[in-house]
Amino acid sequence: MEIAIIAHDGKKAEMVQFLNEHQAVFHQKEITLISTGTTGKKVKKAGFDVLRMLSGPLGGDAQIAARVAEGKCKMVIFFRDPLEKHPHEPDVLMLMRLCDVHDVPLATNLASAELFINALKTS
Ligand SMILES: O=C(CO)COP(=O)(O)O
Repeated sequence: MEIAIIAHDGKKAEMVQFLNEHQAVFHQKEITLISTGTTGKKVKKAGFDVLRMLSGPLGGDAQIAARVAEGKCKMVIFFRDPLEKHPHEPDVLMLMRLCDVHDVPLATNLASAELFINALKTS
């Protein structure tokens, strides 16, 4: 199962902590992680295999959106920072819209990410 992990800059530390707390789930071999560029660097540094796309502002969210549309990416965990402005907000909106179009689970904060992971543990 391909899962996208994305974090805005203000949320990257929270994202790494989340990954570390759920290592057992994310190290399962049936789970493939994909990330936007800078998030992916942090994911890798934390010890996880990850397929890195471009950085978010350069099109990484759009690349992940395309994988959602193609049916490759089956879950998106996006630690969004609602208190910052992002030049690529249209790409972010496209990603979220395509998750809704294709009925792909999308978590946009830590509480919902935790619920998703708990659901993965029981499935
Ligand atoms: O901007 C992002 C998501 O919209 C994240 O991009 P980076 O992982 O490259 O920082």
